[in-house]
Amino acid sequence: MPRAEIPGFSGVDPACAQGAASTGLEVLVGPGLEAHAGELEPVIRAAGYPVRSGARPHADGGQLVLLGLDASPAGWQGLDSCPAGSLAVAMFLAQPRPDEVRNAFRRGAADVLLAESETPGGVVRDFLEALRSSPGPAAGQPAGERFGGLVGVSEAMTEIHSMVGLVGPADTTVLIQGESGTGKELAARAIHAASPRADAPFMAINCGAIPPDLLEAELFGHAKGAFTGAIQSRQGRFAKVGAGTLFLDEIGEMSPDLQVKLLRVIEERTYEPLGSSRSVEFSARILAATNQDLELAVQAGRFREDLYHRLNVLSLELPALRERGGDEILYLLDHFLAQLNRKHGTEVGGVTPLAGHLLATYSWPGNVRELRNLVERLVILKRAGLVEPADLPQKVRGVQASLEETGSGAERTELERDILLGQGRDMKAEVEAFENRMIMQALEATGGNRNQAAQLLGVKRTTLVEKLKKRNLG
Ligand SMILES: Nc1ncnc2c1ncn2[C@@H]1O[C@H](COP(=O)(O)OP(=O)(O)OP(=O)(O)O)[C@@H](O)[C@H]1O
Repeated sequence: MPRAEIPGFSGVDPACAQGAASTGLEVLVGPGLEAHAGELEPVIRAAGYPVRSGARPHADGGQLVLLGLDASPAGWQGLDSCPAGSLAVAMFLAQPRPDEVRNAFRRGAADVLLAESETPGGVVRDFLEALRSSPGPAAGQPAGERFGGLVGVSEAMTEIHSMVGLVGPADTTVLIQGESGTGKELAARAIHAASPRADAPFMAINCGAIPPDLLEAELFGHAKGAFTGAIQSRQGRFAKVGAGTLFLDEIGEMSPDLQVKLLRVIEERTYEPLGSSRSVEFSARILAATNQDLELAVQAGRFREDLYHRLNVLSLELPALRERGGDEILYLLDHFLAQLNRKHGTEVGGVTPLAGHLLATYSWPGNVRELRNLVERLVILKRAGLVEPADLPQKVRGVQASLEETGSGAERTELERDILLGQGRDMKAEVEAFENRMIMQALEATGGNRNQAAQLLGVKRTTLVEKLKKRNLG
């Protein structure tokens, strides 16, 4: 099936796809495809889906909305207004440019199809067939939502999506590693959702946030009189989670004593509640996460090697946000803007090119959590319009903010000199960053018109376009 290729995206995610296919959602032959409705409707019906044609999807979702993207704006507008809870699938009716494909994904398409001929029926038939046979969890998810909300379009995240699809059904322990805020809990939830245990509970417990004694009682439960104050018996998480998934966050913080006990539970699949000699069957799946280097902790004697190997049967390493590239940051930014505008009833439309550039090049030490928190702050404070550089915190504006805020004259020159004399210099990177700033300012000043921006900068349009492409600024 012809499917649009963009680096780091391999097509509709199984979670969305399976959700649509397994529940037999209605397919809407939507905006931009009016002229093809006669050809598409029988194809869709033959694939086993109820079908309807029209420009307006159901406001409450529950549809797979096919949109036609060509020179006319109808399909693009349809993509923008596709309601949450529907799966938007965009079809280019003529060969698209790569930036148009990327744009379609950014604007919420769950997949993009290429109908190179005048007859898109075959492409739609192949797509619906692939949808039926795609693996993954059943879930009617909003357009653009991937793997239980673990969204991303970078190569690294596409790999994570495939891994989730693979390890989900495997029913082994999985160790999820990554810096704080990279989405480890979300990945654990996605694995659970992709597993045969999806209908049973998912429970998360932060091993670093609870003192060791309490953690033991919390996990194992206790019998009446097990310790002072245990006036009645109480079930622990091992029991409450049943045949579901228990997510042990910050496993590196678990005390050595408890590590021994946990290893026994995993190996023998039984445990005794505190103060009881009654053996209880343990039937849950364990997923664990850490933001420490657990191998180092093993070498340092802080973490048991046998437990490490038991947990690490399969592993998932979530990359830091700064390693995923500017495109991913901007994609997540759009995703959170849409999500948080909905939550707060606000209408922040996006960011200016320069603000986008600053966000895309900031280092995000708090990873996706930091980005989400910032977007939430921005929508609450701004309420509508476009986010400008001045709306961003100083740490994101970086050198530019320091220069702006230092005023003019000698003071400013001194700061510039300090910056220039700073440590860890990399002339190429600095020249590039300086150029990038000029480019983004020129684009901002010309409302994104590349011809005019190139003129302003005194370079050829092709030079500008090449730099935009090479540096992912487009
Ligand atoms: N890929 C993603 N797509 C959408 N939201 C994400 C993504 N990754 C993280 N988030 C959001 O970022 C926040 C932090 O995610 P999460 O709690 O899963 O991170 P974590 O790695 O488990 O953090 P910690 O190590 O501090 O426990 C949550 O609000 C989560 O919804």
